[in-house]
Amino acid sequence: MSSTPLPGRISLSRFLIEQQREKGHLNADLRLLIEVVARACKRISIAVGKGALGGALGSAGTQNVQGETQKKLDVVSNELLLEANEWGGHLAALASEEMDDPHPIPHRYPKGEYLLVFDPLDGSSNIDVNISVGTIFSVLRCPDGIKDPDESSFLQPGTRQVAAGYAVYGSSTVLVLTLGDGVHQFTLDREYGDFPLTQSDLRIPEDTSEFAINMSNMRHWEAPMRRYIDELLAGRTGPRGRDFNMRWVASMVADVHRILTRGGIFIYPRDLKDPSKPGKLRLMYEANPMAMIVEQAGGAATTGLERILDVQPTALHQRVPVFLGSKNEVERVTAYHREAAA
Ligand SMILES: O=P(O)(O)OC[C@H]1O[C@](O)(COP(=O)(O)O)[C@@H](O)[C@@H]1O
Ligand SMILES: [Mg+2]
Ligand SMILES: [Mg+2]
Repeated sequence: MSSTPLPGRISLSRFLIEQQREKGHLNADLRLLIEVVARACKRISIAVGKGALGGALGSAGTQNVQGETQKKLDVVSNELLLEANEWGGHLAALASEEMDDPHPIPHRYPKGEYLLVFDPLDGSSNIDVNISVGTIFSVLRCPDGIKDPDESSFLQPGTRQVAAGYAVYGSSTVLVLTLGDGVHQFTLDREYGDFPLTQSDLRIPEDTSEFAINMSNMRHWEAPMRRYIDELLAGRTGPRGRDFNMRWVASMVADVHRILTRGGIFIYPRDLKDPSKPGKLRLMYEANPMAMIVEQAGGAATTGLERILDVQPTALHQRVPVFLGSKNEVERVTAYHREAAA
């Protein structure tokens, strides 16, 4: 891992105040927003950590707008983020994977200038089997003059994000954050209940020998995707001349965190299983925040054809193909797709 272990203990609050004071990267409202999201993640970490003791495992018996069965913890996490963020005065509206439409700030509370969009619990298929899950969030500015934001207010390209982050609820709980000036990692100290800074300026190595993809979809892949993976699987006997290893947690947060930590490429391509779907992962609250973090750490993130952060969103829950991680691998697989599309 290439980053800077830091002497002494700098809490998330102090880190944000210093970013505000010394670098002017954020104002008081954005600082409050991030602290409130971190506090909600701490509460989600506790709920997830209770496992069967908390009575929140299993299905909620309801479906979200994507037609997916919601897990109880999907709903609990969504509620925790809503409750924490509604009354602080830093937001104009919120949107979530688990809610069809944007959630307006109730009239009894003051409104702020930011929009928060999030995946309250990522990796839902892993909740009941005690594998790492997480929360992903993205922060945008509310367009000027908009008093009652609706879906169109959120449809801004990822380049407009002012902050992005994720929490992983694994053996430890970590929060990874970017304000557009590098990527920083905080680890939840369960004794003190705060998030001290544990790594700053995380960098993703440009080359890697590790890839992450759900191989069971292989027969549905398009030709450039097959070509790229066939070459990796051929290893030193093939055109790449070296061996590659595979990992797939099936929690995007955990797979991406591994890449932030030691490099790699994460892929969820478009496939022909359902040609009407341009991919599985959602642009606004999975691909965009992760793309901002990965790029800020020196990696790359594309749809196979274009930079994810340049995609003009057309719907709150739209899906995109995702290729992200170590720069040279992302550029290679993107070149294969562009060649095939030419
Ligand atoms: O089940 P598959 O096809 O491997 O897909 C796994 C992917 O789906 C996701 O679980 C989708 O996210 P949600 O759990 O938030 O719906 C990603 O975290 C993960 O990368
Ligand atoms: Mg998700
Ligand atoms: Mg989710």
